[in-house]
Amino acid sequence: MNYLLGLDIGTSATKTVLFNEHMQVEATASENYPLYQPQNGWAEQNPIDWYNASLHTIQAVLAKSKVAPDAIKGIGLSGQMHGLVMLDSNNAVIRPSIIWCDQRTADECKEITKEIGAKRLIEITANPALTGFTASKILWVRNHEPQNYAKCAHILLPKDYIRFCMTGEYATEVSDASGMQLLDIPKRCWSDEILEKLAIDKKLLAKVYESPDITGYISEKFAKASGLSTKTAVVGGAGDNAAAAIGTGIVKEGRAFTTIGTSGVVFAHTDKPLIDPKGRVHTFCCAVPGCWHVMGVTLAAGLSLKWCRDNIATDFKEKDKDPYVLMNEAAAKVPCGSDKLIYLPYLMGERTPHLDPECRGVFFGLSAIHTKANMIRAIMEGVAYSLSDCYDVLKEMGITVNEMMACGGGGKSPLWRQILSDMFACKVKTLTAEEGPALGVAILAGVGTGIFKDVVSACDELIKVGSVCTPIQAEQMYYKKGHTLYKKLYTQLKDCYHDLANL
Ligand SMILES: Nc1ncnc2c1ncn2[C@@H]1O[C@H](COP(=O)(O)OP(=O)(O)O)[C@@H](O)[C@H]1O
Ligand SMILES: O=C(CO)[C@@H](O)[C@H](O)COP(=O)(O)O
Repeated sequence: MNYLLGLDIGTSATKTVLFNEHMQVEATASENYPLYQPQNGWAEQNPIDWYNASLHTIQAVLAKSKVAPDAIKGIGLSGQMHGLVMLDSNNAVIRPSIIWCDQRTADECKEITKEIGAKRLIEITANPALTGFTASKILWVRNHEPQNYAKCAHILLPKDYIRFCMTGEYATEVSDASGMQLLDIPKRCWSDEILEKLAIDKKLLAKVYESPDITGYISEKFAKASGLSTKTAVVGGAGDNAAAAIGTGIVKEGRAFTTIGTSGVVFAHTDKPLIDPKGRVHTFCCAVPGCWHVMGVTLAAGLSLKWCRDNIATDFKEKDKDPYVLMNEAAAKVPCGSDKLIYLPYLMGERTPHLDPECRGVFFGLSAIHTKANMIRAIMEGVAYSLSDCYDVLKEMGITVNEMMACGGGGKSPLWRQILSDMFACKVKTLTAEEGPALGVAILAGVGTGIFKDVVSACDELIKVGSVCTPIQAEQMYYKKGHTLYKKLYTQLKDCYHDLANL
């Protein structure tokens, strides 16, 4: 029997899953790590934490499964997108990674737009300059930490840093490279024009592959540390959302999924690089060679519930029970609409649809009758309203679907899935497998190593639907009205957010 390994280097944890060639799970392991917020709106992580979590979880799945390392034919890497990892000429990490939800680079975004021109930037990178993307983070380090920039010999994305540690290769692939804002999205290669205009040396960047391509093999050094075999190939893999698309079978036009991880995403597959002229959603290369995707991103989706768990619902504790399960139980007892409490999930500013690094979270309508349970349900509803904003932009672009797959940590919640189904007014489905991105990149590893013929046929054969939520009409009507008020709140508060940022 052949085996395939998928690693997902997420924001909250690294999740590693060993599959057999029928994509049945043999063993899983995960390890959490911290998110550092040195200032309001800043977000950093330590790449060494990602490395340690990757190493430990690989060791754990090998020990649990007792699978012979040589039988693992391929490894796929998935990871949080956009994070900047800088290495010096000795391959040492220069500074903590500035990650996807960091908002410090508004000035650098203006600089990028000025150098390249707003229209040309969208023509090449399919997106306007955004604080979340890697290019503005590179410029921020150059502008604010010239001593660190001078030392920089290699620029890598989070999962590609782990690839470097595993194989010694400086490599990336089109889906994750799309989020750097240095890639020519229609042509699927680095843009010399952008690099020249921003004065970024191409030598700093990794080689770009398609997602199923083999990028290298496990090095002697990493084989010794992890117990893996040097015969095991590592394929390109994908950014976490493109990986989740493969893992949920979103590989053809007309299919879409939503995920609630630390961020929240609504993602639709496209055969062409379809662009929102207002830049509210991202157009990136997807992990199916020759195809693209469009996605809207809400920055603090699962992060909002985690913030609530750590700061408000601190007493939701019971022996051997996950606090999130207790929070779900409490929220399920609160009626639809949370007794007129509305939450805006802008803890880290917002991308879709506002592209506003200054906005922040709000509980609106707080009353003396409200309890922590109301606040938990309002958070779930607020995140779902924000995901509905993402879906509305896709609809404006002509993308409609009859059903949506759900995944990510928040997708495990039947209540959250029902709320999404009521707001999207379509069926929301889960899969029998919960592994989303890890499954997606393990499938890519199967394609790259010749176990599967191609990505689309492998997904058609391997992805199986689990449970289905159908919209409840009364709740659908309520949320339609609620969404109008939710949208009005941002419009009314926009100037106040700016005043708050400048206080
Ligand atoms: N049972 C649950 N119910 C609702 N939300 C959950 C549950 N378990 C986890 N979550 C949410 O999922 C998030 C983590 O999702 P995950 O996909 O693992 O994130 P990441 O890929 O960013 O590491 C947590 O922040 C939490 O908000
Ligand atoms: O910034 C984006 C996509 O553009 C995020 O989706 C990150 O890729 C982080 O993902 P999670 O850790 O929430 O899965």
